[in-house]
Amino acid sequence: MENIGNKIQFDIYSTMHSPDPERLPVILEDWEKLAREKLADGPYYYIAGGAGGEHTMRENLKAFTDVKIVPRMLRDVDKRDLSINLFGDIFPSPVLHAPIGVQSIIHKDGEIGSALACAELGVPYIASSASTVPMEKIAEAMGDAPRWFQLYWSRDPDITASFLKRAEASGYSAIVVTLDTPMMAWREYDLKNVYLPFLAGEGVGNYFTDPAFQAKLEKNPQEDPQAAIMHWTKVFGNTSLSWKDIAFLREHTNLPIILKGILHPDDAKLAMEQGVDGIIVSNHGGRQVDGAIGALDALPEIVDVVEGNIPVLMDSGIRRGSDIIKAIALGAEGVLIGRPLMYGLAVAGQRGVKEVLQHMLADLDITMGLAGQSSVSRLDNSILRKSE
Ligand SMILES: Cc1cc2nc3c(=O)[nH]c(=O)nc-3n(C[C@H](O)[C@H](O)[C@H](O)COP(=O)(O)O)c2cc1C
Ligand SMILES: CCCCCCC(=O)C(=O)O
Repeated sequence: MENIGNKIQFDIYSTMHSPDPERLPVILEDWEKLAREKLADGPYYYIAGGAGGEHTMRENLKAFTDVKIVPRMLRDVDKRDLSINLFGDIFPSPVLHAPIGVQSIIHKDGEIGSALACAELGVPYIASSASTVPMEKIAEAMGDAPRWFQLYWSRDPDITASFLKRAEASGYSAIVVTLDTPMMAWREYDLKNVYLPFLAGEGVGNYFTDPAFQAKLEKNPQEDPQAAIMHWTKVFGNTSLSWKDIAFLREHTNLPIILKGILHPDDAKLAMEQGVDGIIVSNHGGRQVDGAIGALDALPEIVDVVEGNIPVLMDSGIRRGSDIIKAIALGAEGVLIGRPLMYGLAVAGQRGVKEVLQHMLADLDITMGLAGQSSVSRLDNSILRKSE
């Protein structure tokens, strides 16, 4: 992905004399505005909304604004390298597609559209347990393109074991275990709109096709979808888990295990004690604990306790290339992009996701060069200042 920024910038300017009538937005906020125009209240607020009073959602963005980049000059940035190495795989950039469930509520392309956009760019796609399309179908569409599977750890251990087995069998190369959502948070917009897509049979594709899930039903989900949905509400999450249970995951998969939703340095230590392979610093985009610390604010202390022993990734609030630089310079090895890609999907399906990703990578490449940095893997906090 050498100098992707200059190429994309040139492609855009070169349309000066032949404007594209199908032109999509460049300004990130315009994607969200267009998504708002296209979507009904239920699906729009499901994506855009957060928990409680959305304090943490705002805090995520503020945390990035409070950190400033101090550019360096005359450092030969002619060739820039955005690539990273994670768990032995080289990826073209430090960007991954965050796990996002129920994408069918915003565009018919849904998860397959997002996964294909990622495949076109070599961006790893993290398929959610709460996808409408089952993991095998996403894998089939992606061919050899990089993909990880995100596990929602079910109350039924047979389902959890089955998901891990299916993910491994269909070519996912890592398991992201999301710890911050053992149950749905207090999401005021969804409650106001009386909108929970799972109850309408969206986002349950992995469960309805799962042999362990089906085994506990009297009729198969096609015959009696309501009974299957009711069963899903009982088994989806597991509020009784504790750190010792990580051993269960290790027994059921040989893939790298990455814990998502870590915000406290003591939890990062516990994760390492349990022998996990990586962690993702995240507050789920402010969708779970309102009042939680901004994810970028949590990152440095976690990086300190991890001491480079396992990779630390982060998400929650990444909106532009400069945000990626800040997260990496503070010690993240990669970042996950969430809502911006969903606005792209809502507006223009697969093409929208691809375009949002391309613009973000172009912005990253150009901003890095202008800041005097030629390699993502050599970014460090010497180029940052925190404003009080
Ligand atoms: C509509 C929506 C659905 C999500 N679904 C999942 C999911 O299924 N699994 C998961 O681990 N995280 C899920 N997340 C959280 C994202 O993976 C990520 O942590 C979050 O979007 C980051 O915040 P940001 O989008 O504001 O940057 C979801 C987020 C959104 C917006
Ligand atoms: C019952 C909770 C399901 C949540 C699955 C999707 C998700 O993670 C989200 O943030 O929304």
